[in-house]
Parts: sequence; C-alpha cells; structure tokens
Amino acid sequence: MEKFKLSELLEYQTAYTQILDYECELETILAIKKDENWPLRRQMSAAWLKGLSDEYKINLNSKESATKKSNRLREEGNVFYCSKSPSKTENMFKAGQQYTLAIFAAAPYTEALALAFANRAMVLQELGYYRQAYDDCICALETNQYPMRLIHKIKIRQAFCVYYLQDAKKLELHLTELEKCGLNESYKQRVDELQKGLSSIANEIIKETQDNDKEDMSLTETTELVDSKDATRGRYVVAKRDIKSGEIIFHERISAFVPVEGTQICQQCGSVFIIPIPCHACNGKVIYCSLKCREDQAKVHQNECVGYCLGLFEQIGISHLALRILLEEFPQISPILAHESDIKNVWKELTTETSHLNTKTEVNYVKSLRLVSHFQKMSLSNKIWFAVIADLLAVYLKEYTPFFHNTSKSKIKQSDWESLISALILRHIGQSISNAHTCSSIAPTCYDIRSSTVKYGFLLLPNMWTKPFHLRQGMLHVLGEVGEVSAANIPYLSMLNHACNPTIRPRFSGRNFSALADRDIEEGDEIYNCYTLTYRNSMSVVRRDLLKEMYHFNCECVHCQQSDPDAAYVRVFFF
Ligand SMILES: C[S@@+](CC[C@H](N)C(=O)[O-])C[C@H]1O[C@@H](n2cnc3c(N)ncnc32)[C@H](O)[C@@H]1O
Repeated sequence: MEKFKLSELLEYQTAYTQILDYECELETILAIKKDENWPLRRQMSAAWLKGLSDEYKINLNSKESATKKSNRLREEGNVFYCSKSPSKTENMFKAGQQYTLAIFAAAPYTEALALAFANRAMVLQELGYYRQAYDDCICALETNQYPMRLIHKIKIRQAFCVYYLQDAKKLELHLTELEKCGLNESYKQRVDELQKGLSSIANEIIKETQDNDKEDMSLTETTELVDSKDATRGRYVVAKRDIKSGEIIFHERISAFVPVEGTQICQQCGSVFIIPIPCHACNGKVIYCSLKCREDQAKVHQNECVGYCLGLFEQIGISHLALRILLEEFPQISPILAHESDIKNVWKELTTETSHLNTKTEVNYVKSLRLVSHFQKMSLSNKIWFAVIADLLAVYLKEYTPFFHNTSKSKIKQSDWESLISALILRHIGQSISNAHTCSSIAPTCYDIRSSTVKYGFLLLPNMWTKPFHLRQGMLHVLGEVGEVSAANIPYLSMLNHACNPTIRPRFSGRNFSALADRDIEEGDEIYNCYTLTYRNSMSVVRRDLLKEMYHFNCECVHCQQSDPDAAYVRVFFF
C-alpha cells in the first residue's frame, strides 16, 4: 500500500463520512460506524497503522550494530573514567554521559546493555548519586546477560549504595548474597567494613522523600466550587477565606500529562533533572528517572510502547493527551462497569452529572469526566475528523496492545467496548482542547531540553556542579530558562474561569501543580486563571479572538471592561 500521511488519511475519511450532527461523542462514534462504507475505511486505518509498523521493522537497527555502537561508546566512557586530567570529577561526568549514550544505543537483553548500566552505576556511585547507581545495578542484572564472573562487583556496588542510603534491610540482603560469591581477600575486607556499617544503621528503611510524594493539600481547604448555572460561564471557584498574596491556594497532582515532543522528562513524575533509564522496547523514546517511576508507569506504558515505536503519537497532537487520560484513569472505573451490558447506559453513567458514578468524588477519573467540552460547538467536519482519530486509536489499542484483554470478561460486547473507548477518547479530545494546561520547567540555559544531545540527563552536566547537589558558586543564573515541557490534565485547576488579570500564579514541580495567590484575595472573591496571554503582554483584541475561538466566550473580565484595557501593555512595550 502506498505510504501516506495521517493528515491525508484523516482528510479522506472525513470527506467520505456522512452523518447527522450529533451532540454526544458516543452517538457520533456509533453513527460513523453505521455508515455503509465504514468497514472499508476501518480497513484503511488498520492498513495505515500496519504501514507504520512495517516501516519501523525495516528501519530497526540490527542487534549486532547496536552492540557495536554501545560497546564503542562504553569504551569511550572508560577512557574518561581512567583519565585524571584536566579534572577527575569532570572526567567522571563525561564518562557518565558516554555510558548513558551506550545504554541508549544497546539492544535489550544484551551483555552490552548490562555492561553499560554497570559502568554507569560505578560512575554514579562515585559522584554520590547512590539511588540512581543502585537502580543501574538492577537494570544491569535484569538483562540476564551480566557476566557471572563479575557478579561480585555489582553486588558489592549495590551493598555500598544501600549503605550510603542507610537501608539496613537491603544491606543485609546483599551481604548475604556476597557471602556466597567466593570473594578474594580485598573484597572480603570490604564486606567486613560493610558488616560493621550495618550495625551502625538504624533498623528502619529510610524512604527517600521526593517532591513528588508530597501529600495533596485538600483542594477545598481554601476554595469552593460554585455552579453559576450559566451555560457558558459554568462552574467557577471562589475563596472560602481571606488568602494572602504568595500563599498557596491549592496543590493538585497532575492526573495525566504527555511531554511536549522530544522533551527529555520522566514519563511518570515529570522530573527534568534526571539521569535517564530508557525503555528499550521503544528505543529510549520514553525515559524514567528511577525504577520506581518505571514500575508505576508500567500499566500505562504497556499500552503506549508500540505507539512510540511507530511514531504514532508525534502525529496526533492533543489526542495523545486524550489517550493518556484514558490510560491513566479509566482502569479506576472499569470494575464499576462490570455489571452493565448496554453501552448507552454506561455512557449515561459516565457523563451525567447526577449519576451514581459522578457522586464518587474519591474516584479521580470522575473529575476528568466532568470537565467541560465544547464538542457540541465544533463544526461537523471537525467532529468527524476527531472521531476518526479516536477510532484509529481504538484500532491501535485493539491490534497492538493488551488494553482490551480484560474487557472480554465483562457483559459488554467486544465491538461495543471499542465504540465506548473511542467515544471516551473523543470526549477527552474535546475536553483537552478547552482544558489542557502547558507545564513549564526550569532548565539550564544553553541546553535544549528537547535536544537528543542532552539524552544523558541534566544531572550529568559537569559544568553545573562542584560535586553532586552542590551547585557551583555563581551558577544559579544558568538555571534561568523556563520552557514548556508537557501538556497536562489538571482537573481542579480547570474549574477556574479566565481573567486577563489572573488571581493565581501557577507553579509546576514535576507532577505537582500549586496555585499561588498573585495578590491578596478576600473571602468570596472568584479565583481566576489566565488561559492565554495576560493584559501585561498582549493586546485585548488578540486575547478576545483567541478566547472566542478556543474557549467560546467573550471576555468581559474586570480588566477588559476598563475604558483603556491596553494602557498597561502599550506603556510597557512601546515606551
Ligand atoms: C477551563 S473551563 C473553566 C471551568 C468551566 N466554567 C466549567 O464549568 O467547567 C473553560 C470554560 O469556562 C467558561 N469560561 C471561562 N472563563 C470565562 C469567562 N471569563 N467568562 C465566561 N465564560 C468563561 C468557558 O465556557 C470556557 O470554555
């Protein structure tokens, strides 16, 4: 089949699909499936995906060439590791970078990969990144190709790392393993030292506290949600008490996010400052900052890994976030749906505000399902366009992932499941258009966060550190560049209406969002976000058009109602 772009496929499918204009996503999906030419168009979607898959297989590097490249990069790392000039620490960072590149280059389950991880662990341990070094040892071992003759080396490394991490339980375990290894005198001495160390560690597991483990501050501690009953203005958020400027109004965990194309961030916690652990099954297109994050994201990634290999997500824009919302959150409710057999009832349950499910506020997915969408206001051709993408993603999930494996046990027919899932993706697409947020992060100046040249991760940039975690004096300014790193679903933040002079200052930290008060707020005041540019950096006419086009309302905020709403902008930018 001739190779064609996704946009061409969508154009063709949209032009040849004729349906009535429906207000609801499920009806739209069911209508396009009733069309007599539908089976043929479905085949086209499946063939298009197969084309991507065939192309991927053709371009796949051979195991031999991957091993050759990885070994070469590791040897380059070894040269830095052994060299003492100009500075040992700097060479250590450079070795760490080369070993990371060797990890990315290696094929899965090979000795080259095992050695690349083991060598990086050695450098990370010396640099003081003990948690990361420990993870690398596990990565080396899980290849099942780490040479048995070197096993004592990696075991002692693990033992030293957990000693520095003050984890008595793990240290005990590794010391027992080492006893069985038949060690020479020098290793025996090291084990003795560690045995002594063991008795000095408090007998508790010290949990590394990460910013991302922070408890969610109750969203409704300082604010409450009000329903204006006005179809456009909808729900909004007000202060429940006086809030001081700079105070945190609320914290919220980002429910789902996708990195902006090419951005090197952990796909689970959103951290930028990491030493990456790549997923080898998708050639390192997805990275994590730790094995814990890899494990926590596994259920989502098993349904995306092939899509990353095929380059599918690069082509579907905001629909990737819609798919991610579904993959992250739908499993929370699938057991609740087990007793249902009619998808129209299921749909009602999922989308009606007064349904039984919607009262379960402890189920996070409910918050996403309740987000506003202007699907009804989309043109019919846009509805069909997005419906075709949603259906294509259902085909992808069915043909290339285990997503539908569990659904076979329910009372809903398999074909109905597909329609339901397409309809949910379609709903999340509409919601993401009106609610998605772009998250930003600080990154070192001069290093493009989207560039593969920093594949080895910011923590291995030598010129920032004197030693790990000690920022070199006078280097704070190099951390001065803020860039957009991901598109995210943040349901409570999405309840805030827009004003061109917003009340909140957003702060992103990995997967945590905090809304800070930009000025003193009085009890009962509405709390506003800004969806576009603020009055300080744009003309009102520009904002008005954007808000109308994207969010379907006319801005009548306090600032825009002033006699000269552009005075501040003109003052700053023209004089
Ligand atoms: C992100 S949602 C905000 C929460 C929304 N009010 C709700 O009920 O879910 C964006 C939508 O809220 C409405 N909206 C937001 N700010 C508004 C404003 N200043 N005036 C009128 N409607 C507004 C528009 O319908 C817009 O598309």
